[in-house]
Amino acid sequence: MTSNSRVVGSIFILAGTTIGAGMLALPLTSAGLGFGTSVAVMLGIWVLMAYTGLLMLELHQHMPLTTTLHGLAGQFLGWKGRSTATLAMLFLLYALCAAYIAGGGALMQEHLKNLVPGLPPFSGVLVFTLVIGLVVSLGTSKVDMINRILFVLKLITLATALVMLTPQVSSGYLLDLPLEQGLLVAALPVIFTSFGFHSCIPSLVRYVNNDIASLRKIVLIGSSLPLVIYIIWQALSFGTVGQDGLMRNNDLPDFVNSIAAVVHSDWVVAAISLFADLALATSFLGVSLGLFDFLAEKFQRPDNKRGRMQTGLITFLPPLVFALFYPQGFIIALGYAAIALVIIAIVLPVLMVRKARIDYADASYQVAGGSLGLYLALLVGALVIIAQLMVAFNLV
Ligand SMILES: N[C@@H](Cc1ccccc1)C(=O)O
Repeated sequence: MTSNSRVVGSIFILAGTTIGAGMLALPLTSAGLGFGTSVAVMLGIWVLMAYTGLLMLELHQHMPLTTTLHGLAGQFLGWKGRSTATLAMLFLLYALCAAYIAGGGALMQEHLKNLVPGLPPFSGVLVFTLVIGLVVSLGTSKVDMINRILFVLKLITLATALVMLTPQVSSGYLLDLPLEQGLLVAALPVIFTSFGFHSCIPSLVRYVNNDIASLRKIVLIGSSLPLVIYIIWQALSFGTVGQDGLMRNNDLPDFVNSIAAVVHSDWVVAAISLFADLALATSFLGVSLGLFDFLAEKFQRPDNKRGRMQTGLITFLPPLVFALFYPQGFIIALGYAAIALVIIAIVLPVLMVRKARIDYADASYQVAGGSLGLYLALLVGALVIIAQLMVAFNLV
């Protein structure tokens, strides 16, 4: 039996991985959908992501404890699967880092502007990347320590913001209907990314000793927490700023400012702006640490000062260059992350499970839904990719 505290800890790790920059992007991208439709889409995506999370558990039951995603793909799908998993993971991590730097840089710029007027527009992006880059290059134990403190602060500011915003909600705003159907296409990839957590499953499998009953609980509860928080968050954003107000926001600082314009309370604004900073910082720390270790291993950079500096450069330079060229690239990069996430969280697990159900026909755990479930998941994955390509080629 696995100890209860590890299960609880794992639920928070999973929820913490999920709740990040994607949440901040939700009110921005789904504004045109209206509250009701956006919640319906979120429910559907949550079911899909919890289902594929369970599929990954089904796969891990056949494998040794320390198996990674590439290990799984190599075992069930051969070298092609293995390299697809590696490439998709690399793309996902770089895209997420690019989003965090663009979003975090924009917020940092707002803070810096108030302190030192007249700074060049790229200062925020540079300062934000430098601070996080330095922490990550110091090593995992430092990141773990700082991340824990920031994570607790993130929860406190989120709770504060939620409680203080509630009285400001006008329920009429929540009944707004979608402005145009095409807006669903634009919102789908970002909503999808915001429910992603699958990269943390292999570590959790190891942490609770591959105990399937605990792992099912972790995936189901850990993914429901973000769902509940996202629904409250959407209700508060739509309810205070309104659909029209949200539609006018182009980036994160706009969003924070538009809440500030409605609520007239310095405390609420401070809590929300601090929450946004922390959500970006904790996501960025977690994801860039993953990318850092991944690259250090791939390029076999040694764990000394020189080696870590080289790894730091290949980790942070590409997303930094992206953010400098696309200062408003927060939403764009989250959309591209969706393409890689479809591969990691849907396509690979479905293909592997199809193989595993033949190879291990008498397995003790099999996710409900049969082949129909697998095909439906693939179908939605295809829709997410098509939606993102339409966004990329300006077809919506
Ligand atoms: N859901 C995370 C992004 C993410 C996707 C996939 C894996 C890990 C993290 C966010 O909103 O920021």
